Amino acid sequence: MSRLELLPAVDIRNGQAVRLVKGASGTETSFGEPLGAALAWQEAGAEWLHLVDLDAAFGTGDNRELTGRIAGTLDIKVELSGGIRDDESLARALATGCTRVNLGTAALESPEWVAKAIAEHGDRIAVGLDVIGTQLRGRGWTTEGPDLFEVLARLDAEGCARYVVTDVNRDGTLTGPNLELLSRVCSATDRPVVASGGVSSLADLRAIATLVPEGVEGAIVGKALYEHKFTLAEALEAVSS
Ligand SMILES: O=C(O)c1ccccc1N[C@@H]1O[C@H](COP(=O)(O)O)[C@@H](O)[C@H]1O
Repeated sequence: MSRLELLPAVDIRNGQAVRLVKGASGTETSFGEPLGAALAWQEAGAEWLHLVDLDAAFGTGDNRELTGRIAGTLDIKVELSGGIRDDESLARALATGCTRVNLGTAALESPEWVAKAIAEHGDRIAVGLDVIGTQLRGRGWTTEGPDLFEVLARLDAEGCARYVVTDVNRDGTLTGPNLELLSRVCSATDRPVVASGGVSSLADLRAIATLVPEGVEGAIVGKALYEHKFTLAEALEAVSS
């Protein structure tokens, strides 16, 4: 059986590595300089980095120069998110050398463009399904989209390779992952799912790992690492068997 992949997160706002609560603008806690944070996760043994340009996601500017520098500097795999919504932003994101990009808002607002991106770039494209209940959210999680399962069926038919599923109400809250949601998504698709939101403990990671046979491939870990609930080494060990 495959082991659960772990993706430490570096989310950038105004040039700083931050964590938000439920994705709400204004709830930022700063954790310093993003390249240093990313390199620290790499040195601690991370195989992946989940890298988010929050300003681009919120439409309050961008940190593209910085995300490009981080993706270009790291040796590990990078999943790049935030504000990738058109040909120019997609080309620029892919050119950073990141392993894959994660499209959010575009999957709600520009379905034809996303279908074209999937057709052209295959598994370098993941779609972020960011939800409250089962309703998708876009534009920094401030706008409402359609039902998750409706969009999932469409994206599956278009050949989407992978989904990153975030329970917005758990994100940055350290209240545990939404295992029921993850299970429901895995039942609705045969594509791999990356879990996001709520991880607070090694027990949470072990619980997500029980869903690997159902299709959960990885878990994004943010606040729990930054607030030293456990170390990355402990997390990697917890999901190693
Ligand atoms: O990760 C967050 O905390 C977050 C908070 C608020 C909005 C977005 C957030 N994250 C990532 O942004 C992309 C969506 O960006 P876009 O809609 O494509 O511009 C999403 O995949 C999340 O990973």
